[in-house]
Amino acid sequence: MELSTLLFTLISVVIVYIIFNQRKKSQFPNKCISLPGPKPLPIIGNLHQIKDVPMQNFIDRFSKEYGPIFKVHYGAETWIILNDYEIIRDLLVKRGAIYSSRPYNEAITGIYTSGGKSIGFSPYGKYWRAMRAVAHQALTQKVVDNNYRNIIQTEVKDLMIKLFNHSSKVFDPTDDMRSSLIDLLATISYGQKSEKLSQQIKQMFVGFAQVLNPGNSYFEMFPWIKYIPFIDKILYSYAYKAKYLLDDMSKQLLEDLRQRLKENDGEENSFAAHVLKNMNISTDIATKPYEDSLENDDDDSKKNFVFDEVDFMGLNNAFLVAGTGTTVAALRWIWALLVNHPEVQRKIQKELDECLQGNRFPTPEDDSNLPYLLATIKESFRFRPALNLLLKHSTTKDDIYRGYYIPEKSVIIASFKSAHTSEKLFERPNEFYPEHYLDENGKLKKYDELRDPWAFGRGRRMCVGLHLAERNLITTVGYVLTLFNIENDVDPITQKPIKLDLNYVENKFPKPYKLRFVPRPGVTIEKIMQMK
Ligand code: HEM
Repeated sequence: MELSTLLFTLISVVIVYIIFNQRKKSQFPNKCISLPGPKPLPIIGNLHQIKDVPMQNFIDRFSKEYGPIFKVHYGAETWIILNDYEIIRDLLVKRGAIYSSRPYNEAITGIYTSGGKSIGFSPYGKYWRAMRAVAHQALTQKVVDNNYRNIIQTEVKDLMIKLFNHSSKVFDPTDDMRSSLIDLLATISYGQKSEKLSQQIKQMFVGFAQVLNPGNSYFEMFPWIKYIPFIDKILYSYAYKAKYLLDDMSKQLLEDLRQRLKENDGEENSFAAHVLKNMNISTDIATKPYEDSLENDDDDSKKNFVFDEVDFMGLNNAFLVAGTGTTVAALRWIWALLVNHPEVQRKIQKELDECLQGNRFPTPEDDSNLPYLLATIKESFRFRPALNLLLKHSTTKDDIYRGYYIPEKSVIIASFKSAHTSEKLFERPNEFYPEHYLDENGKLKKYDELRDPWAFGRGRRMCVGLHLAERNLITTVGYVLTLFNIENDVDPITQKPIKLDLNYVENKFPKPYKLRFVPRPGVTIEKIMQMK
């Protein structure tokens, strides 16, 4: 391309950008003020200040200057940042009807989820409500504690055997935990597990992580590039590859499931089997839900909602994708906190021993006798959440909040760090202190919208797998501390424990991450096998 043509193109782009921006400003409603935020540069916005920086870092930095609600420009996309728990509650909970959608993203919505056919990434509307209702039915506390109890107990017990087989040596248990969770969630959602499936699922996670990475959001950062022919195939080849992988795996799983149900007369407790038996699954793939495919929102329409195969497998996959990394991350922090706090381990073990007498594992019915264990899990989420951020939300119509104009389709990024570190809400915000969640009689405090961990979100898009996640965590921590003491590596010279570095960097874990699971007195492999 000649220099003059290049210059002409660049100047035209800048002019169009300026006109477009002017038009947006002139659409501002009366008496509203624009959200504060760092001044954007033409075309790149604030990318030079925020790209490749951990989100919470730039949120903290800009919050000092612009306050707890401000905007930044991720290229052409405007992000509204909420860095205060009362603001998050006001918008995501009290104005949930406006703030519960998901932004359109080419990689996630357009390609990976075939136009938003996914519970986690569909826009707020009738399609999402129908998907959410099906997921909710499968994940209530009651269903988790009744239908999935055996699966959870079997998988967690298998994990105990793996931990025992490390013979008290130091190691990083992350891989064992991840494999165990994949088996658990695959059994719950698809009704099967295998080494091959586990490998496929791990590959699927790698693809999904790339799809989620905001750094790959080319069309959102620079919308005009989408007009370049075939550019999507080049820029988004990773998203297409991830989707093919997912489609292949899903088709095979669905075929296997249909075959099994034929062979065993429909006897199967998995979520997929339940849906397949009770709902109409169409082989015709419906059009994009991003435009909202359900005509009406009344009870009859909901009952007659036809799931197609893509919706169905998307829901199963969502359980795995949403449930594995998050639960592994939570467990990694729980072990790190417990290994550095043996006094907390001893208190939990005392409670477990009194309740179980050392000859069985805890069940959901024991919860009321294990308040310290439950409080410790909550406190881990508060003190060291893997992330301080929710998934991106977006608005379904214009809104005015505290005089600020928030247009329709704004991308909302909510960080709940201010809740977890609040001196107003917590006696010792900077300490790991499970007592934060116990009352004066040592009982678990009642749910409190502000003080309870925010890691599962709030409002209508709150994590639908919350009860399953909590049950997995309570069961895993309960089983581990019934059988093992978690110990640090020992310095060969001083013979002193090498404490893990608990300094908090978002989405990172203590490094090196090495622990030992030392069987408690009397614990043998035979005993583990026999225990129920
Ligand atoms: C410790 C474990 C977990 C954590 C910390 C966690 C956290 C979250 C968060 C923060 C969100 C987004 C909330 C928002 O956007 O406002 C979410 C959404 C979701 N989670 Fe979880 N989650 C966990 C486990 C699970 C499990 C086990 C499942 C399913 C089996 C699951 C299924 C989902 C789904 C389907 C959504 C999307 C909900 C929607 O958009 O309507 N999660 N989760």
